Amino acid sequence: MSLLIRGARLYGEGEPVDVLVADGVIAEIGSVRAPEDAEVVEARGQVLLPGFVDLHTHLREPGREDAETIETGSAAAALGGYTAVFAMANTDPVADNAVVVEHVWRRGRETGLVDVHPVGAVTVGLKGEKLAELGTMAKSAAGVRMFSDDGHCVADPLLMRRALEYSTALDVVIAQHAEEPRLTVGAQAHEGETASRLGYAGWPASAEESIVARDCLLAEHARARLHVCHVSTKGTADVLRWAKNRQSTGVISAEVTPHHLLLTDERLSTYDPVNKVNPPLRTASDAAHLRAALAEGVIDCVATDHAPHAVQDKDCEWAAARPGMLGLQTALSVVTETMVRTGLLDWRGVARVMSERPAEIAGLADHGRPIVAGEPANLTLVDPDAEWTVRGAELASLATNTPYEGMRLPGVVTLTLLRGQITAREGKIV
Ligand SMILES: NC(=O)N[C@@H](CC(=O)O)C(=O)O
Ligand SMILES: [Zn+2]
Ligand SMILES: [Zn+2]
Repeated sequence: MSLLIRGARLYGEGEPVDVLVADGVIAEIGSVRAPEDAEVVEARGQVLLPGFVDLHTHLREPGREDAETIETGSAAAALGGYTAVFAMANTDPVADNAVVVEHVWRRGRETGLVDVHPVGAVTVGLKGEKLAELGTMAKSAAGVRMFSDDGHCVADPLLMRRALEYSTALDVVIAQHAEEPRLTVGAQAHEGETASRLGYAGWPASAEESIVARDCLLAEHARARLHVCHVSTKGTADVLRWAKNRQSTGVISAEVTPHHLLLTDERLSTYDPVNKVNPPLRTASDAAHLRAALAEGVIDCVATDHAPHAVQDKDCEWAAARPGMLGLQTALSVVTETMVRTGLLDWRGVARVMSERPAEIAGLADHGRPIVAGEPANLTLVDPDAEWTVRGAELASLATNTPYEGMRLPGVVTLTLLRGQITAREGKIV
């Protein structure tokens, strides 16, 4: 079985070419005559990119299968152009041992729509008290490469230091949810004008920035690999720029979410908890600086922080609502809107921030690869000119908590291939 993608522009550059895929790899690129048995996809000049890699996804299985499952989350990922996702450890039970990470990994394989890589917890039960068995998870069948207590900060500096030191021997990454808990007690929104006006307790930028600065120094001294989750402030970008300039590159990496690139705390005046997220939506100035930092490479990549929540956890008063928003199916469009339409990134830049860098950070050998013959056919075809209107109820996720409801966004994923197999086509799972 082979597949011919006819007339695609690789990275949106140059003249359209044909890409023949056979046996899971890219067999030939150029002017290709379709083999007899080949399925043909007419790309009509659309943009062909390496399949996207999401370093930060919440799939909610095990424990909250009413909000999302590995199957529904995988479908959302494939429809969003992803070929690999990293499933965060804040499930119930927590993914802090080999049994749970192997379960998630196996369920991902059975579903087969996207490579699901479990993230292991840094501390037992995400409690921030004692280190989880990182080595056992790393050596399990799931081969865990990234550890995070996401949802919680590893706030104790001694514990964080130990985790970083331990991680070097395992050659894994520690991904930190940077939030100094003493500075965010009761916090509901970005500390600033909007929070004051609405009467919400503030989540100050310094709660993020102080942890990032601390962790960069801890990582540097431990010669460890630190990944900073969901960077949300200008100050954090400045700290990262400083830290990256001090030392050999590649030790510290960082991600920004699509929502922190596009949305601001001005949206909070509706009191709709769909806009509640951790870290909170910040100011327009923060968003502008985050876009610039992503274009510059100070922030390495885009990660969705896809956070599905059941209706009863979102459709309630602000303070009681869980933080988090859907992201997998809207990420490419938000990046197109904020980074491509603004001229900050070209499509090669999109390939870098959504596929190549995240694959490198996590050490994935078969994703984020160049589009050349012989490479695994993990590919995403994007119609850069098409637009669509987001409807939460039409997304593949079980939950519907998208902040983009009713928004018209550019950039449509028309085809996703995982090792040469079509996983999504024209908005449908295959
Ligand atoms: N981002 C969020 O607001 N929520 C995440 C946890 C997290 O990423 O910190 C969740 O698990 O729902
Ligand atoms: Zn987080
Ligand atoms: Zn998260």
